[in-house]
Amino acid sequence: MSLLLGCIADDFTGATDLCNTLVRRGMRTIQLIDAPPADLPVPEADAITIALKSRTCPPEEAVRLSLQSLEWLRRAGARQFLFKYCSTFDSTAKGNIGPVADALLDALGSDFTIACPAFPETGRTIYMGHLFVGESLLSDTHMRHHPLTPMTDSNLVRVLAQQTPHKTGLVSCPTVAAGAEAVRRRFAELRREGVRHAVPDAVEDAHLETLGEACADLKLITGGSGIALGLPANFRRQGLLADATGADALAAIEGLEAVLAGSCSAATLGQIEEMAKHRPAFRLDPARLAEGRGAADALAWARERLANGPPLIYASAPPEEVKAVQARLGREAAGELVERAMAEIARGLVEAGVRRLVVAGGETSGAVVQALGVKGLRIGPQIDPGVPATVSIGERPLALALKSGNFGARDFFLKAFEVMP
Ligand SMILES: Nc1ncnc2c1ncn2[C@@H]1O[C@H](COP(=O)(O)OP(=O)(O)O)[C@@H](O)[C@H]1O
Ligand SMILES: O=C(O)[C@@H](O)C(=O)COP(=O)(O)O
Repeated sequence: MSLLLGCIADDFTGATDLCNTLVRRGMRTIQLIDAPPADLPVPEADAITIALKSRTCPPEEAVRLSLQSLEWLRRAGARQFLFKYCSTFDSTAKGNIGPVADALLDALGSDFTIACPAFPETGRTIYMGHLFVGESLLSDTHMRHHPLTPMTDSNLVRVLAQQTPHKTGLVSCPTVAAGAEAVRRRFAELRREGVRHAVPDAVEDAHLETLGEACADLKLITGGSGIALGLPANFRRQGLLADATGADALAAIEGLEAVLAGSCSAATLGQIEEMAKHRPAFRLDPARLAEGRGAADALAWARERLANGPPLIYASAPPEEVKAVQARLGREAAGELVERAMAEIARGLVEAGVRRLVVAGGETSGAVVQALGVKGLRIGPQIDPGVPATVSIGERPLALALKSGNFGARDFFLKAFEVMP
């Protein structure tokens, strides 16, 4: 069967998260890194996600990359398109969610879409347009202090309105709970009012299934991985998708193991603390990196330990330390410095025989995967909600677990190696 769903994700771990949802719902899914060259042989799939690193770049660049990806997916035959961003709606003051969604709508000749980052399995719910993480409003969580995309407003209708010249509106919880037909009626009402981006409430998976059904005829859907829950059923209803089993099968990969963490999110800080109790851990100091040292030290340290099991190299630091570094170096510059170091270390680790690698952090994973020349990933079984095991496509395959900073249980890093093929 031919390609059904074409997805564009604004970061690498976000892309694997989305692919994880689709695979668990029986869609054979491939993740590609950046819009690939026309001649890249791509295995047959029901869904393809193109992973960009476009969450925090200038909006014009995010729009350019997203349109290029859309073009590739259209040529590959996709019938419907999904723009995936973070379940915590990570964006900068300039975008990039609004500008990219607008550009994709224009390119598809459409005038309406939804913006739904809800992912109840990981505690992200939307009520009356406000995004919650667990029991707290988004703006009361650690996301307030994110190194690149601090989120200080939980009202998504308002946040999105600042990123688009078009009208934004709400599909509230009672409407969603009333079912797909009620949602479609609300969509029609919003459209008549000139609304282009509707933020639907969703506090449980059943709401996402309803929304998926209501969006069957939308050319473009935008949101977190949760919004994909209801989409495979639409294709099945149309007789386009088989009840596939084994969508998550992966070939085994042998080799040395290592963990790299560049995320400063609360979940990752806990996972670092846990792994450091059991395995050697090396902390990268951004001040040393700024002096041109640090990455080589980390590599030399790791080479001596790899034979005895996975070591951990991390740059992650609590909010007050990150703030101090950013004050000295600048926010973007500090992030890039650490990402470049992680990329260099990842290359060195693979040269030293590492074939099984866990990476924590979306931007960090992007930098690492690009540095390793990975062109695409097959998606395997779930390690923890939102994070699947993957294997890179092409020569010299690597087993990779790309973890969103906020995801995973405390024991994620070592557990990942048990699930990776
Ligand atoms: N100690 C640190 N000081 C400043 N920035 C850091 C530090 N450690 C990591 N970073 C940067 O913080 C950013 C974290 O983003 P990311 O990797 O996407 O993690 P998450 O998935 O938690 O958002 C990266 O750009 C990373 O290079
Ligand atoms: O939707 C999510 O929460 C994740 O898929 C995601 O995009 C996380 O991004 P990072 O926290 O930057 O890894």
